[in-house]
Amino acid sequence: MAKPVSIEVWNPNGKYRVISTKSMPGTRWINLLIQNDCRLEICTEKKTILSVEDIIALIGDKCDGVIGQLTEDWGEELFSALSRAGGKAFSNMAVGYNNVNVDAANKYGVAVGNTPGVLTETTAELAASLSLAAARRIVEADEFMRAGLYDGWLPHLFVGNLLKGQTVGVIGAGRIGSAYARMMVEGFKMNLIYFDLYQSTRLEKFVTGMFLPTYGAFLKANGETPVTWKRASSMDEVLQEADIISLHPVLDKTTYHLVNKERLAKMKKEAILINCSRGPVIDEAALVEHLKENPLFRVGLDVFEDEPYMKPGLAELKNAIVVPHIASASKWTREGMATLAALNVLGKIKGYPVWFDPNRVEPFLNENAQPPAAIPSIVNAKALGLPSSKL
Ligand SMILES: NC(=O)c1ccc[n+]([C@@H]2O[C@H](COP(=O)([O-])OP(=O)(O)OC[C@H]3O[C@@H](n4cnc5c(N)ncnc54)[C@H](O)[C@@H]3O)[C@@H](O)[C@H]2O)c1
Ligand SMILES: O=C(O)[C@H](O)CO
Repeated sequence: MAKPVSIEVWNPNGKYRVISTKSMPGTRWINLLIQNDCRLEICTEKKTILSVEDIIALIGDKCDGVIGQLTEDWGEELFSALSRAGGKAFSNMAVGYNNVNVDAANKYGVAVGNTPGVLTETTAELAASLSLAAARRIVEADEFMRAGLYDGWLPHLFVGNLLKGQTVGVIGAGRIGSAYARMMVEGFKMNLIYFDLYQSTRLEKFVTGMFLPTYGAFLKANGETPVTWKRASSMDEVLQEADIISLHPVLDKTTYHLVNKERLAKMKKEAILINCSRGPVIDEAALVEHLKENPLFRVGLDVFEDEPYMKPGLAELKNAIVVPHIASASKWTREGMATLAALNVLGKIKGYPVWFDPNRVEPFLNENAQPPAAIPSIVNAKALGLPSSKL
C-alpha cells in the first residue's frame, strides 16, 4: 500500500480531476483550470523528487490529467496507472521530455505535452551569462573578494578572455541555440559557427537577411571588422574552430555523451564549454579529468549527468562554474511554462485540436485575453492521430 501524499485542493466540486505534482509559479494556470470545471490537486509533499510510487498514489482511481516535472520518470508504470484512472492527458512543465517514454504514452493513448518557446530567450540568456562569467572568471573573482583576499589592483589579477572577434560555436541550433547565437553575435561581435543535423533556417534567416548585411556595413563604416558566420559540416569542425561552445540539442540516443574524452581533446586548450541542455550530453567524468589537465579550459554548467549530483571532483575545480538547472528560471517564463502545461492538459480533456505551430505559442500567454481553444503543444499528436487547429 503506497503512503498517502499530501495535497492542496482547488475547486473541490470540479468535474475533471487534474493533478499537479508540484506547486508552480503564478496563479493564471490555476484560474484557467478551475474556471473550466477542473478540481485541481497540487502535491505539497516536502521532498523535491517524487517517486513513481508517490505519483501512482496521487493519480488514485480517477484522474483526468497530470501536470508533471522533468525530475519524474514518466514510463510504462505511470502511463498505465493514469490510463486505468481514465486519464488521457499529461504535460511536462518543460520543453525537454527525455524523462518521458513517449512509446509507453502512445500505447495507453495518453497525450504528452511540453512547453516550447516560452523559455527560449530566458534559457539563452543564462547560457550567455555563463559564457561571460566563464570568460571573465566572475565566480572565482567574487569568491576571492568575499574571502578578503583583495589587497589592491594587479596587472595579472583574474585575467580572462575577450569575446569580441572570437568565434562562438553552437551545437543544436534550434529555438534556444539560435537565440543564444544571436545574442553572442549581436551583443559581443563574435563570429559564428554552428552544427545541427538540419539547416537552421531560423538562425540563417537572421544572420543573412535581417542582420549581418547592415550590421556588417555599419561595422565597416566604423573601421571595425564585420562578423562572419557558417554552418559546419561536422561537429568536430565546431570543436576545433570555436573559442566558446554552447550545447543546445535535445537529449536522445544521438546526443548521449556527444561531448566525450576524444571530443574534449579536439577543443582549444583555452576554450569555454557551456551546457544548458541536458547533463548526459557531456560525459561528465571525462570533463572533470579534462578540466584538471587543462586549467585554462573553462566550463559553465546548468545541468549535470546525475542530477542533482555532480561527478566527484567537479565541485572543487576553479575552472568550472556550476548552477542548479536554473536556465528557464525567470518569473515570466516559469509562469508561462505553468500556463502552457495546464493548457496542454485542459485542452486534451476538452477535446480541443492541437495548435498549428508549437513555435508560436504567444496567444496562450496573453494574460488579457482568453487562450485559443486549442492545445498548445503535444509531442505525440501525430502518433495519436489528434486533429490539428488551423489559424
Ligand atoms: N537547462 C534548462 O533549464 C533548459 C531549458 C530549456 C531547454 N533545455 C533543453 O534544451 C533543449 C533544446 O530546446 P529547444 O527549445 O531549443 O529545442 P529545439 O527542438 O528547438 O532544438 C533542438 C535542436 O537540437 C538539434 N539536434 C538534435 N540532435 C542533434 C545532434 N545529434 N547534433 C546536433 N544537433 C542536434 C535539433 O535538430 C534541433 O535543432 C531541450 O530539449 C531541453 O532538453 C534546458
Ligand atoms: O527542458 C526544460 O524546459 C528545462 O530543463 C526546464 O526549464
